[in-house]
Amino acid sequence: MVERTAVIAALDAIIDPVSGQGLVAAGLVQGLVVADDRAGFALEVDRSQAAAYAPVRDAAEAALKALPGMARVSVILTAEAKPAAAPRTAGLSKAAVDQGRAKARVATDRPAHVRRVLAVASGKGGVGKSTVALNLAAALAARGLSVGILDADVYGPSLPTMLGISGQPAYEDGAIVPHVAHGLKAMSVGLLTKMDDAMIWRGPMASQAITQMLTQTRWGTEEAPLDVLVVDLPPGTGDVQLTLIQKTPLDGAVIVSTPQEVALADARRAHTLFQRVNVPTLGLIENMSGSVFGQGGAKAEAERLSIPFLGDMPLDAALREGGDAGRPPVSVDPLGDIAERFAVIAGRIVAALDL
Ligand SMILES: Nc1ncnc2c1ncn2[C@@H]1O[C@H](COP(=O)(O)OP(=O)(O)OP(=O)(O)O)[C@@H](O)[C@H]1O
Repeated sequence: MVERTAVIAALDAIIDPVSGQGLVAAGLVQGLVVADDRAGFALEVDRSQAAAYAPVRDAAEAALKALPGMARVSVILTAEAKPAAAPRTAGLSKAAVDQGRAKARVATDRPAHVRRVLAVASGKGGVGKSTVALNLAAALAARGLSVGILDADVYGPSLPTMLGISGQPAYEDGAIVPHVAHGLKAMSVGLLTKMDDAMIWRGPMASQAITQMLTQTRWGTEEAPLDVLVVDLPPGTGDVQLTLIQKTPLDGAVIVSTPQEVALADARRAHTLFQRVNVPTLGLIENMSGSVFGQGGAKAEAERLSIPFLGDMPLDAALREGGDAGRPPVSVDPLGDIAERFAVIAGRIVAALDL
C-alpha cells in the first residue's frame, strides 16, 4: 500500500526545469491516481515544450517506481495548449501586450479536418472489438478512403501490437504526428505510456487522455481531410464509456458481439447507452460466429432492437494470428474470405455515414 503523500513528496522532489519548482507545486501533475501498489498521472505541459519534458517524465516514473511497495507506474506526457504567459514588458500598454499574446485555444472535442467519427463498441470485453475495429478500418481504407484509427481502449490498448507499431509519436508544430501503418493513421494510449504498465486510469483521466489524442493528433489537413476516424472504445457500458461518448463527437457507432446470449444482453446495453446520447447505432456485427458461442444470435438481436445487422465474422485463426503479428488480414490478404466479409460491412458503413 503506497501512501498518496509519499507519491506527492517524490514528485515534488523533481524540479520542473521551466519554473524551478517541484512538479506538484508547478501544477504539472494532473489526475493523480494512487491505488494500492499503483500510481499514475498526466504530466501536463505546454505543447511547444512536450519534447523537452520527456526526461522529466522518465525521472518522475523512476522516482515513483523506487518507492517501497510500488509495483506499477504510468505517466502520460500530455501537451495541453496553455495561453502564453504575459511577456515581461517595460511601459507597453495592456492592449499592446494583449496583441502579442497567443490566443487561448477554443476548447472543442471535434477533431479538426476529420469528416466522420465512427465508434466501435462492445458491451463486454474479449469479444474481438479491437480486431473488428482495425480490420474494418482497413476495409474502409481499401475503398480509397483516408482512414485513421484511435485506440481509446485505455484498459488494454492493443492497437500497437495489432498494427506492429511502437515508440512515442513525434510532436510537430504543436500536434501529435500519428504513426502510419498499413495505410492507416494510428494513435493509441499505448504509445503514450509504457506498453507493459497496467492501465489504471479512472474516469476523468481516461477521458482527458482520449480527448487529447482525438483533438491534438494531426489526423488530416485542410487540403487532405481524413474521411473517417474509427474509435476503438473501451469495452463495457460504465461511466467511463458514458463520459467518453458524451464528450466525443460521434457520427455513428457499431456494436460488436459474439452470438452468445450474455454477450447479446451486453450489446443491448451498449445500444441503450448510444441512444441516451443520441448517437445512431449503425448496426451490430457478430464476431466469432459459428464457434462454441453459436451462430445467428446477433442477427436476431439486431431485428429485436430494430437496428441493422451488418455482418458476421467466423472464428478464424488468421484473425488471431494476424493480430498478434501486426498484420491485419484485410490488409495482407485483401482477396481472402475475411477481407471480403469486412468489405461488405464497410460498404454498409459508407452508405450509413454518407461517405
Ligand atoms: N473472429 C476471430 N477469430 C479468431 N480470433 C479472434 C477473432 N476475433 C478476435 N479474435 C482474437 O480474440 C482475442 C480478443 O480480441 P480483441 O482484443 O480484438 O477483443 P476485444 O473485445 O477488443 O478485447 P478487450 O475487450 O479486452 O479490449 C485476440 O487474441 C484476437 O486475436
